[in-house]
Amino acid sequence: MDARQLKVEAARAALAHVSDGMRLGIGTGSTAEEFVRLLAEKVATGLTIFGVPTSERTAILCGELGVPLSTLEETPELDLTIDGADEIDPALTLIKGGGGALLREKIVAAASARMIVIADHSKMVETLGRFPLPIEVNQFGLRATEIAVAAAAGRLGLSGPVTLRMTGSQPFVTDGGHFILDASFGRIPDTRALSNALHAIPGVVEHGLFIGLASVAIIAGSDGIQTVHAARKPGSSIDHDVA
Ligand SMILES: O=C(CO)[C@H](O)[C@H](O)COP(=O)(O)O
Repeated sequence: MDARQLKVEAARAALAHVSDGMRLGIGTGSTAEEFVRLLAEKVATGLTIFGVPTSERTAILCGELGVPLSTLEETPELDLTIDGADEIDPALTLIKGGGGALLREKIVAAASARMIVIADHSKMVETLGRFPLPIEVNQFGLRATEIAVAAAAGRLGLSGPVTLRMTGSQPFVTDGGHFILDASFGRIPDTRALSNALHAIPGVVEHGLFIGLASVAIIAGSDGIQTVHAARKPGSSIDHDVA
């Protein structure tokens, strides 16, 4: 199975969790787009849901494929969000934001009763940080924020390049009008400490560590689908089922 087929299989397994009448958060990225395509097929045959997209890119695709949309203003409480991730650890802490949508993705996930993350097996890691951590920052004071991010990481024993994400010769601008810093700190043993340290910096709008948001990960590999459930309480075990 090639990489695209694995994404399709993860998306198909997630679709089984969608039922009539649901208010859905709909993620961003190539895996989430496979989910939108399958969801659109179900809508065409009578499934009645509506979705809140996590990016303009996802909103456009949903519009093209006929997936009914709402906004978080109209529908501030959602039943389920289905989204991809850049990295997933065994506790279902995620790195997200490779597609630049982390702020809306986090707001939508936090407004949802449940979040299911879908991915191919290459996204699973023991410790997050192989993928550079996206940090969404205000355009004002960019250099000062870069310095503060590096200093905050340094206090936690983390270091590495912090680079401004570019699109060609221009900085990448998020749907919210912000910039993204990609921080290559290497492995992040204490995600909570880094999250707190980044949130304490005024120029940081949000970061791509998703802690305690995903309840289930559906991981596609050549040997099938693995469903990983987050531990319900800190310290309790994490279940791994292979279907
Ligand atoms: O966080 C994201 C976008 O901001 C995506 O979910 C993440 O980048 C994964 O994308 P893909 O499914 O294309 O690998």
